[in-house]
Amino acid sequence: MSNQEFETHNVKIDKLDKKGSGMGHVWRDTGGSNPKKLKLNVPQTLIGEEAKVTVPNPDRKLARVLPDEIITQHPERVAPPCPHFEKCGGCVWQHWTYEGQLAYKTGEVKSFLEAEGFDSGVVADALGMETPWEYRNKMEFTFGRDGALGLHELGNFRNVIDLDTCLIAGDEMVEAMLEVSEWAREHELSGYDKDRHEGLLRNLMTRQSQKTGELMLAIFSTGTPEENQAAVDDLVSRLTSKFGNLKSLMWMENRDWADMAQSEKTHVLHGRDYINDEMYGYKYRIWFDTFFQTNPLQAEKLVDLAIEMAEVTEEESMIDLFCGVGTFSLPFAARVKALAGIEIVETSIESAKRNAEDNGLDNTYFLAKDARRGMDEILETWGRPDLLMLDPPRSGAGGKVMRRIGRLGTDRVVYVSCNPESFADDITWLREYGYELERVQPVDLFPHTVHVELVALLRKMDSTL
Ligand SMILES: C[S@@+](CC[C@H](N)C(=O)[O-])C[C@H]1O[C@@H](n2cnc3c(N)ncnc32)[C@H](O)[C@@H]1O
Repeated sequence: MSNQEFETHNVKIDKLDKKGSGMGHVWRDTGGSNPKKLKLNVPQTLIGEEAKVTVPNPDRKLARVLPDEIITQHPERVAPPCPHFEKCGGCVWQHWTYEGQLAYKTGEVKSFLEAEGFDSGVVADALGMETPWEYRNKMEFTFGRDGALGLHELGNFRNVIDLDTCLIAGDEMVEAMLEVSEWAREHELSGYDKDRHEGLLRNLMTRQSQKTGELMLAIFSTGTPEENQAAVDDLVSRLTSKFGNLKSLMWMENRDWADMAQSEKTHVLHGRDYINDEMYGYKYRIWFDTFFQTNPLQAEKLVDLAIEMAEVTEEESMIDLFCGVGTFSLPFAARVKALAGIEIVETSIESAKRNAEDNGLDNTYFLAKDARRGMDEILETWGRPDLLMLDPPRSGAGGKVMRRIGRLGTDRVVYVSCNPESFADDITWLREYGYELERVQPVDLFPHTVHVELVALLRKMDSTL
């Protein structure tokens, strides 16, 4: 069974880890008096399955290996439709029925709440997509040192998978990616090598509005367009002739060591530096670095639910905490007397102000401040608002912000979350201020991945007595 460097085991998967990989363990007979426990992390498996795995250097506590074979299959296992599934780190659950994924996500939300002592009976089944494909309006592809263009390999961030399709990205964005890939190859342009900080092309960002069709392509490079003029001219000509929706084509200079799609100097090669998008009937301008919901169809469901749970009236005032560019602020502003949006990133606040103006809303007040300081300022100038909604980053709002919300004491708090664990932790702080969790609706914005979003309503019970 074993040799010096490799061992083959059959492992039973008993749970999934935070990244969606199967977890199990085996007891290894190493010839001593006690067998040794080896934990196994096996991507692309499901709970209850038995998988055959080959483990290199097995004398350790934990190993991560892909299965050689699935011996006992889960009834919800399906053939993954994407040809890149086995290697690509993009979608980890394509081998699982969509219904199975949704039920698991609902269960995750319930168990995080139960762990904090909440009644999980208030959690509804996760709302999925009718067609859980081609849902993303933004993709960031990476150029590999070998000239590949695609996404990072599962478990090996240094390798880039040369994609010829991507089933969760919009069709035209994939076509554009393939065209750019061909262009780079034809001109023999080098891909960036992170370790040596060498090579020309780093990333390709694609953004496309599902409402207006407007397409943005941004190439991040260590060089200038002038240094590569012939190739750049060819790029503009082939992309503009092929993609009538292309409204923004940019060349971004990025020589930073940090592995991020950022720009030191932006060159607009065609069109403008932003695209027009729409969500929930409101217009938005999107720059390359604007945070905007990446699954707009499902994000509209989040907005719908938040509005439904909030039950606001035209006489009420509210705070939209962590408001970003105003995805929730704009639809809410049209339904209340006044809305204050608080957000730490100044450029997002500038966008939020412009978005409100572009949509003819004049009852908004946007503040570029840290959440807690922003709430203090609003309280001083406005007094207590009637409603507070928050949509914090994955890490959650944290105890200090949640206690400030508790002291603010609005009748209702609507919490939009992209992480059920930090959500459950955050809302425990509201208990001592008399809030009860009334409703939780999970929504699937990222099919075939582990992520789940939710909208929840908390009501202050002692104020309604
Ligand atoms: C999940 S996003 C939500 C954005 C917005 N609600 C939307 O749907 O477009 C979280 C936002 O919180 C902002 N943020 C992060 N930390 C913050 C803080 N300490 N105070 C205020 N805003 C913060 C981020 O910049 C980001 O825009």
